[in-house]
Amino acid sequence: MATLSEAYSETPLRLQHIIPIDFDSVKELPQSHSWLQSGDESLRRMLNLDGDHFSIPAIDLDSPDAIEMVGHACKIMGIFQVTNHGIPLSLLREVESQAWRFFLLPARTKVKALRSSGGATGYGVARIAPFFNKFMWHEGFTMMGSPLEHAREVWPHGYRQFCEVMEDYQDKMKALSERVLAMILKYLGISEHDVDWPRLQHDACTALQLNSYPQCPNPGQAMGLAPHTDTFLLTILHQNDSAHGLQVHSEGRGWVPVFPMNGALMVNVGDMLHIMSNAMFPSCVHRVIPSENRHRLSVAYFYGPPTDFHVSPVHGLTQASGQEVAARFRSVMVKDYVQMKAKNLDKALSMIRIR
Ligand SMILES: C=C1C[C@]23C[C@H]1CC[C@H]2[C@@]12CCC[C@@](C)(C(=O)O1)[C@H]2[C@@H]3C(=O)O
Ligand SMILES: O=C(O)CCC(=O)C(=O)O
Ligand SMILES: [Fe+2]
Repeated sequence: MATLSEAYSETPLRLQHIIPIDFDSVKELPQSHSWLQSGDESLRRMLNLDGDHFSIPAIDLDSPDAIEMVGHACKIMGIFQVTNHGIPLSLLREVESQAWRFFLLPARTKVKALRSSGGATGYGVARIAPFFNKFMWHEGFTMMGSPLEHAREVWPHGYRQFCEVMEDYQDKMKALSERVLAMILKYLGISEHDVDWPRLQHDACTALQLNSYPQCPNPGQAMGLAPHTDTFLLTILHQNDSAHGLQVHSEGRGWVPVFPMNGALMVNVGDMLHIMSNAMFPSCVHRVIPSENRHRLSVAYFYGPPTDFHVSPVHGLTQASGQEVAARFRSVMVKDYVQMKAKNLDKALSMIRIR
């Protein structure tokens, strides 16, 4: 079976779409990073920084109503927060501190872990960069399993702790993803047998992404992470408590800021769950706006099915209550969808939509 990295190697990137700017050396926002066209105030207006924030429902995973609440939140916005998630606060702090340890290195050291042109792991700008004509105020570090190879390039002797923490975090995130996914399947009335649950868990495609958004000299004109939906089933996001910046797009309200709740984790629906739910769950569109006085850090874990798994609207849903409901997407293999997304970004979904 092909690995997730192999799926991405079909879409190699040019160096300019891998190497982040040296944030320490710039004192003003360069033109290349300014998303505001001269005379165009739209970005500023869109930012809605002082607008009212929308509170994303927080769900206690141990509560007896958790399944209903999770399902409802998936339907309404495709995003929710969870508490009593079982991830020790101490582990969240350790992941943060290892992430800081990496991002606070000088640019010349970080590039030692640079993602290769056809690679999927390591240091670099966001994979969606080639789709935009401006650069994002962002740098990331992507892992799929052990980060040993890249960590050793950066810290020939001090790599061990980074690896231990990141591996431990991925193990625990995998278990949490499976717990939440099992609740979602239950809500949808899908039996674990319908989706070959043991295989899904055994060969799941997963990735861990550390995101850094340094302090930005002109945040009103910059974009931390451009609007996107996540590709896989679920994303579990940890944000450091103090730094705002994540916004989700809501049909009625436009861009609404999402404030992190201490110790809670944010969960959002990705494209593949959108497909499996036959569009009952929106895959939430989100973006990040940088800040002038805070360096923001976030840690995103992506959970998806095996690369050779066929994603399609689940049978039970297209047959709801004895009535045929038309499937809105054709079946697509995970690795093909990953490649479609890498080549077409937000057009990928419409390529498999049937009505
Ligand atoms: C496993 C994944 C999921 C990826 C691609 C690959 C590694 C890094 C992930 C992100 C992280 C930053 C936003 C995003 C949109 C990006 O540019 O890189 C994500 C993308 C996706 O959800 O498609
Ligand atoms: O930094 C954030 O809050 C969001 C990160 C994100 O959307 C991603 O990694 O896909
Ligand atoms: Fe995302």
